[in-house]
Amino acid sequence: MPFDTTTLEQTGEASQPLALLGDRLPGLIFQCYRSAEGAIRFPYLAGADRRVLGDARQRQRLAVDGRHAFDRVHPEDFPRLMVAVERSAKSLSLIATQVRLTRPGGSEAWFGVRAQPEPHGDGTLWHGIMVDISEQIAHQAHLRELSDTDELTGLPNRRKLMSCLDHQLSLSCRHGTPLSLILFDLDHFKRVNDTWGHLKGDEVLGRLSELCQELLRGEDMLARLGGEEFAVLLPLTPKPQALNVAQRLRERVAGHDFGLPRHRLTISLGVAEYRIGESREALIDRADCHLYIAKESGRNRAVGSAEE
Ligand SMILES: Nc1nc2c(ncn2[C@@H]2O[C@H](COP(=O)(O)OP(=O)(O)OP(=O)(O)O)[C@@H](O)[C@H]2O)c(=O)[nH]1
Repeated sequence: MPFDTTTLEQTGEASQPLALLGDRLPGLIFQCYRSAEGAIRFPYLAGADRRVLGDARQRQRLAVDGRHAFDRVHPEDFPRLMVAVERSAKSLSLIATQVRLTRPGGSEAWFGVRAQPEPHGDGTLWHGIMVDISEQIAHQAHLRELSDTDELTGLPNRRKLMSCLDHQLSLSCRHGTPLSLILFDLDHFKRVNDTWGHLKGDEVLGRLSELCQELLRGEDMLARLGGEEFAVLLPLTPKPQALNVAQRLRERVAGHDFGLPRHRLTISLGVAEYRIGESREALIDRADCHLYIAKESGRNRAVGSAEE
Protein backbone atom coordinates (compact mmCIF):
# COMPACT_ATOMS: atom_id res chain seq x y z
CA MET A 1 0.00 0.00 0.00
CA PRO A 2 1.56 3.38 -0.95
CA PHE A 3 2.07 5.74 1.98
CA ASP A 4 -0.24 8.77 2.02
CA THR A 5 1.53 11.69 3.66
CA THR A 6 -1.65 13.76 3.92
CA THR A 7 -3.53 11.38 6.22
CA LEU A 8 -1.28 12.16 9.15
CA GLU A 9 -2.15 15.84 9.15
CA GLN A 10 -5.86 15.41 8.36
CA THR A 11 -7.01 14.18 11.73
CA GLY A 12 -9.96 16.54 12.07
CA GLU A 13 -10.78 19.20 14.68
CA ALA A 14 -8.94 17.48 17.47
CA SER A 15 -5.67 18.35 15.69
CA GLN A 16 -6.12 22.12 16.23
CA PRO A 17 -4.83 22.30 19.86
CA LEU A 18 -2.14 19.81 18.96
CA ALA A 19 -0.99 22.03 16.06
CA LEU A 20 -0.79 25.03 18.41
CA LEU A 21 1.07 23.00 21.02
CA GLY A 22 3.31 21.61 18.30
CA ASP A 23 4.56 25.08 17.35
CA ARG A 24 5.43 25.99 20.93
CA LEU A 25 6.69 22.66 22.19
CA PRO A 26 10.40 22.94 23.15
CA GLY A 27 11.50 20.06 20.99
CA LEU A 28 10.67 18.36 17.75
CA ILE A 29 7.87 15.88 17.05
CA PHE A 30 8.16 13.89 13.88
CA GLN A 31 6.90 11.04 11.82
CA CYS A 32 9.46 9.33 9.67
CA TYR A 33 8.57 6.80 7.02
CA ARG A 34 11.00 4.41 5.39
CA SER A 35 9.90 2.32 2.43
CA ALA A 36 11.01 -1.25 1.82
CA GLU A 37 13.49 0.17 -0.75
CA GLY A 38 15.01 2.46 1.89
CA ALA A 39 13.51 5.79 0.72
CA ILE A 40 12.99 8.09 3.71
CA ARG A 41 10.41 10.86 4.21
CA PHE A 42 9.32 13.06 7.13
CA PRO A 43 5.57 13.52 6.54
CA TYR A 44 5.08 15.32 9.85
CA LEU A 45 7.36 17.77 11.65
CA ALA A 46 6.32 20.05 14.50
CA GLY A 47 7.72 21.75 17.60
CA ALA A 48 9.86 24.85 18.11
CA ASP A 49 13.02 22.88 17.34
CA ARG A 50 11.79 21.78 13.91
CA ARG A 51 13.95 24.67 12.64
CA VAL A 52 16.99 22.56 13.36
CA LEU A 53 16.09 20.76 10.12
CA GLY A 54 16.16 23.94 8.04
CA ASP A 55 13.75 26.68 6.92
CA ALA A 56 10.11 26.05 5.95
CA ARG A 57 11.00 25.26 2.33
CA GLN A 58 13.73 22.82 3.30
CA ARG A 59 11.39 21.14 5.79
CA GLN A 60 8.66 20.84 3.17
CA ARG A 61 11.13 19.04 0.97
CA LEU A 62 11.77 16.54 3.77
CA ALA A 63 8.15 15.38 3.41
CA VAL A 64 9.09 14.10 -0.05
CA ASP A 65 12.75 13.23 0.38
CA GLY A 66 14.05 12.97 3.96
CA ARG A 67 17.66 12.12 3.24
CA HIS A 68 18.87 15.68 3.83
CA ALA A 69 17.76 15.55 7.46
CA PHE A 70 20.58 13.05 8.01
CA ASP A 71 23.16 15.48 6.57
CA ARG A 72 22.70 17.41 9.81
CA VAL A 73 23.76 14.47 11.98
CA HIS A 74 27.34 14.60 13.29
CA PRO A 75 29.54 12.14 11.30
CA GLU A 76 30.61 10.40 14.54
CA ASP A 77 26.98 9.79 15.54
CA PHE A 78 25.69 8.84 12.08
CA PRO A 79 26.70 5.13 12.10
CA ARG A 80 25.19 4.64 15.58
CA LEU A 81 21.95 6.27 14.49
CA MET A 82 21.78 4.09 11.37
CA VAL A 83 22.35 0.93 13.44
CA ALA A 84 19.54 2.02 15.81
CA VAL A 85 17.19 2.66 12.85
CA GLU A 86 17.96 -0.73 11.28
CA ARG A 87 17.52 -2.59 14.55
CA SER A 88 14.28 -0.74 15.28
CA ALA A 89 12.86 -1.48 11.81
CA LYS A 90 13.76 -5.15 12.10
CA SER A 91 12.48 -5.79 15.63
CA LEU A 92 9.90 -2.97 15.78
CA SER A 93 11.56 -1.79 19.00
CA LEU A 94 11.84 1.77 20.29
CA ILE A 95 14.75 3.93 19.07
CA ALA A 96 16.32 5.57 22.12
CA THR A 97 19.57 7.34 21.38
CA GLN A 98 21.44 10.65 21.48
CA VAL A 99 22.90 12.46 18.46
CA ARG A 100 24.58 15.74 17.67
CA LEU A 101 22.88 17.87 15.02
CA THR A 102 24.28 20.92 13.26
CA ARG A 103 21.78 23.77 13.35
CA PRO A 104 21.36 25.80 10.13
CA GLY A 105 23.52 28.61 11.66
CA GLY A 106 26.37 26.11 12.16
CA SER A 107 26.10 25.62 15.93
CA GLU A 108 25.95 22.09 17.26
CA ALA A 109 23.37 20.69 19.68
CA TRP A 110 22.83 17.31 21.34
CA PHE A 111 19.38 15.82 20.90
CA GLY A 112 17.82 12.91 22.72
CA VAL A 113 15.78 10.86 20.23
CA ARG A 114 12.89 8.51 21.04
CA ALA A 115 10.90 6.96 18.20
CA GLN A 116 8.34 4.17 18.19
CA PRO A 117 8.08 2.17 14.93
CA GLU A 118 5.09 0.43 13.40
CA PRO A 119 4.69 -1.41 10.12
CA HIS A 120 3.05 0.87 7.57
CA GLY A 121 2.34 -0.19 3.99
CA ASP A 122 5.42 -1.95 2.74
CA GLY A 123 7.73 -0.01 5.06
CA THR A 124 8.11 1.31 8.62
CA LEU A 125 6.63 4.42 10.16
CA TRP A 126 8.20 5.95 13.29
CA HIS A 127 6.42 8.33 15.66
CA GLY A 128 9.13 10.23 17.41
CA ILE A 129 10.24 13.09 19.61
CA MET A 130 13.58 14.88 19.87
CA VAL A 131 14.61 17.17 22.72
CA ASP A 132 17.68 19.39 22.98
CA ILE A 133 19.78 17.89 25.80
CA SER A 134 22.96 19.95 25.24
CA GLU A 135 22.86 21.40 28.77
CA GLN A 136 22.55 17.98 30.42
CA ILE A 137 25.36 16.61 28.25
CA ALA A 138 27.61 19.55 29.20
CA HIS A 139 26.72 19.07 32.88
CA GLN A 140 27.49 15.34 32.67
CA ALA A 141 30.85 16.12 30.99
CA HIS A 142 31.64 18.58 33.80
CA LEU A 143 30.78 15.99 36.48
CA ARG A 144 32.86 13.36 34.69
CA GLU A 145 35.77 15.79 34.51
CA LEU A 146 35.48 16.47 38.24
CA SER A 147 35.35 12.78 39.08
CA ASP A 148 38.41 12.15 36.87
CA THR A 149 40.54 15.01 38.25
CA ASP A 150 42.77 15.25 41.30
CA GLU A 151 41.68 18.36 43.16
CA LEU A 152 45.10 19.42 44.49
CA THR A 153 47.17 19.15 41.30
CA GLY A 154 44.51 19.27 38.57
CA LEU A 155 46.03 16.08 37.12
CA PRO A 156 44.00 13.04 36.07
CA ASN A 157 43.38 10.89 39.16
CA ARG A 158 43.74 7.14 39.71
CA ARG A 159 40.26 6.43 38.30
CA LYS A 160 41.04 8.26 35.06
CA LEU A 161 44.45 6.62 34.76
CA MET A 162 42.89 3.16 35.14
CA SER A 163 40.34 3.76 32.41
CA CYS A 164 43.03 5.16 30.05
CA LEU A 165 45.29 2.25 30.92
CA ASP A 166 42.53 -0.22 29.97
CA HIS A 167 42.03 1.58 26.68
CA GLN A 168 45.77 1.71 25.90
CA LEU A 169 46.24 -1.96 26.86
CA SER A 170 43.56 -3.03 24.41
CA LEU A 171 45.18 -0.91 21.65
CA SER A 172 48.57 -2.38 22.48
CA CYS A 173 47.15 -5.93 22.34
CA ARG A 174 45.33 -5.31 19.08
CA HIS A 175 48.19 -3.59 17.23
CA GLY A 176 51.16 -5.10 19.02
CA THR A 177 52.48 -1.62 19.86
CA PRO A 178 54.71 -0.94 22.89
CA LEU A 179 53.36 0.73 26.01
CA SER A 180 55.19 1.60 29.21
CA LEU A 181 54.23 2.66 32.70
CA ILE A 182 56.29 4.69 35.17
CA LEU A 183 55.32 4.84 38.84
CA PHE A 184 57.13 7.38 40.97
CA ASP A 185 57.07 8.60 44.52
CA LEU A 186 58.67 11.55 46.34
CA ASP A 187 61.50 10.54 48.64
CA HIS A 188 61.11 11.30 52.36
CA PHE A 189 58.14 13.54 51.68
CA LYS A 190 57.00 13.12 55.27
CA ARG A 191 59.97 15.30 56.29
CA VAL A 192 58.66 18.16 54.11
CA ASN A 193 55.29 18.06 55.86
CA ASP A 194 56.86 17.64 59.27
CA THR A 195 59.37 20.47 58.78
CA TRP A 196 57.53 23.06 56.66
CA GLY A 197 53.91 22.09 57.22
CA HIS A 198 51.19 20.42 55.20
CA LEU A 199 50.39 23.54 53.15
CA LYS A 200 53.97 23.75 51.92
CA GLY A 201 53.76 20.03 51.19
CA ASP A 202 50.67 20.66 49.05
CA GLU A 203 52.50 23.44 47.21
CA VAL A 204 55.41 21.09 46.50
CA LEU A 205 53.04 18.46 45.06
CA GLY A 206 51.52 21.09 42.75
CA ARG A 207 54.92 22.36 41.58
CA LEU A 208 56.17 18.79 41.08
CA SER A 209 53.18 18.07 38.82
CA GLU A 210 53.91 21.13 36.68
CA LEU A 211 57.61 20.28 36.41
CA CYS A 212 56.91 16.73 35.26
CA GLN A 213 54.15 17.76 32.91
CA GLU A 214 56.52 20.16 31.14
CA LEU A 215 58.85 17.28 30.28
CA LEU A 216 56.25 14.93 28.85
CA ARG A 217 54.72 14.65 25.37
CA GLY A 218 51.08 15.49 24.75
CA GLU A 219 50.08 11.83 24.35
CA ASP A 220 51.74 10.78 27.65
CA MET A 221 49.48 10.86 30.68
CA LEU A 222 50.74 12.06 34.05
CA ALA A 223 48.35 11.15 36.86
CA ARG A 224 48.34 11.44 40.63
CA LEU A 225 47.55 8.09 42.17
CA GLY A 226 47.18 9.56 45.66
CA GLY A 227 49.45 10.96 48.39
CA GLU A 228 52.93 11.53 46.94
CA GLU A 229 52.60 8.79 44.34
CA PHE A 230 52.31 9.52 40.62
CA ALA A 231 52.17 7.56 37.37
CA VAL A 232 53.08 8.26 33.76
CA LEU A 233 51.46 6.25 31.00
CA LEU A 234 53.58 6.27 27.83
CA PRO A 235 51.81 4.94 24.72
CA LEU A 236 53.98 3.74 21.80
CA THR A 237 57.03 3.69 24.06
CA PRO A 238 59.29 0.68 24.71
CA LYS A 239 61.14 0.31 28.01
CA PRO A 240 64.55 1.84 27.03
CA GLN A 241 62.81 5.07 26.01
CA ALA A 242 60.57 5.00 29.09
CA LEU A 243 63.71 4.62 31.24
CA ASN A 244 65.16 7.68 29.51
CA VAL A 245 62.01 9.64 30.33
CA ALA A 246 62.20 8.39 33.93
CA GLN A 247 65.82 9.54 34.21
CA ARG A 248 64.96 12.96 32.80
CA LEU A 249 62.12 13.31 35.32
CA ARG A 250 64.44 12.28 38.13
CA GLU A 251 67.14 14.79 37.09
CA ARG A 252 64.60 17.56 36.62
CA VAL A 253 63.18 17.13 40.12
CA ALA A 254 66.59 16.70 41.78
CA GLY A 255 67.83 19.90 40.10
CA HIS A 256 64.79 22.01 40.99
CA ASP A 257 64.62 24.47 43.83
CA PHE A 258 61.28 23.90 45.57
CA GLY A 259 61.98 26.75 47.96
CA LEU A 260 62.81 24.49 50.90
CA PRO A 261 65.85 25.95 52.75
CA ARG A 262 68.88 23.61 52.58
CA HIS A 263 66.71 20.82 51.22
CA ARG A 264 66.59 19.16 47.80
CA LEU A 265 63.73 16.92 46.82
CA THR A 266 64.18 13.69 44.89
CA ILE A 267 61.92 11.04 43.41
CA SER A 268 62.28 7.28 42.96
CA LEU A 269 60.83 5.64 39.87
CA GLY A 270 59.83 2.15 38.71
CA VAL A 271 59.43 1.45 34.99
CA ALA A 272 57.71 -1.49 33.28
CA GLU A 273 56.81 -2.22 29.66
CA TYR A 274 53.52 -3.97 28.98
CA ARG A 275 53.80 -7.65 28.03
CA ILE A 276 51.09 -8.49 25.50
CA GLY A 277 48.36 -10.48 27.21
CA GLU A 278 49.24 -9.67 30.84
CA SER A 279 46.62 -8.03 33.06
CA ARG A 280 46.56 -4.37 34.03
CA GLU A 281 47.29 -5.37 37.62
CA ALA A 282 50.33 -7.43 36.59
CA LEU A 283 51.81 -4.42 34.74
CA ILE A 284 51.19 -2.13 37.73
CA ASP A 285 52.68 -4.72 40.10
CA ARG A 286 55.88 -4.95 38.06
CA ALA A 287 56.28 -1.15 37.92
CA ASP A 288 55.55 -1.01 41.66
CA CYS A 289 58.09 -3.73 42.38
CA HIS A 290 60.74 -1.73 40.45
CA LEU A 291 59.79 1.39 42.40
CA TYR A 292 60.24 -0.56 45.63
CA ILE A 293 63.71 -1.66 44.46
CA ALA A 294 64.57 1.99 43.63
CA LYS A 295 63.60 3.00 47.17
CA GLU A 296 65.43 0.08 48.79
CA SER A 297 68.61 0.68 46.81
CA GLY A 298 69.03 4.26 47.96
CA ARG A 299 66.21 6.39 46.36
CA ASN A 300 66.69 9.13 43.72
CA ARG A 301 66.91 6.52 40.96
CA ALA A 302 64.90 4.92 38.15
CA VAL A 303 64.70 1.13 38.01
CA GLY A 304 63.43 -0.91 35.04
CA SER A 305 64.10 -4.50 36.07
CA ALA A 306 64.03 -6.74 39.14
CA GLU A 307 67.73 -7.59 38.73
CA GLU A 308 68.97 -4.10 39.69
N1 LIG B 1 51.03 17.90 51.98
C1 LIG B 1 50.51 16.72 51.61
N2 LIG B 1 51.08 15.60 52.08
C2 LIG B 1 50.56 14.42 51.70
C3 LIG B 1 49.47 14.33 50.85
N3 LIG B 1 49.20 13.03 50.67
C4 LIG B 1 50.10 12.32 51.39
N4 LIG B 1 50.94 13.16 52.03
C5 LIG B 1 52.06 12.85 52.93
O1 LIG B 1 53.06 12.12 52.29
C6 LIG B 1 53.84 11.50 53.30
C7 LIG B 1 54.21 10.12 52.84
O2 LIG B 1 55.04 9.56 53.80
P1 LIG B 1 55.69 8.14 53.64
O3 LIG B 1 54.69 7.18 53.05
O4 LIG B 1 56.30 7.78 54.95
O5 LIG B 1 56.77 8.31 52.54
P2 LIG B 1 58.04 9.25 52.46
O6 LIG B 1 58.21 10.09 53.67
O7 LIG B 1 57.94 10.01 51.17
O8 LIG B 1 59.19 8.21 52.40
P3 LIG B 1 59.64 7.28 51.20
O9 LIG B 1 58.51 7.19 50.23
O10 LIG B 1 59.97 5.96 51.81
O11 LIG B 1 60.84 7.93 50.57
C8 LIG B 1 53.01 11.50 54.57
O12 LIG B 1 53.55 12.46 55.45
C9 LIG B 1 51.65 11.98 54.10
O13 LIG B 1 50.97 12.75 55.06
C10 LIG B 1 48.89 15.55 50.38
O14 LIG B 1 47.91 15.58 49.62
N5 LIG B 1 49.44 16.72 50.79
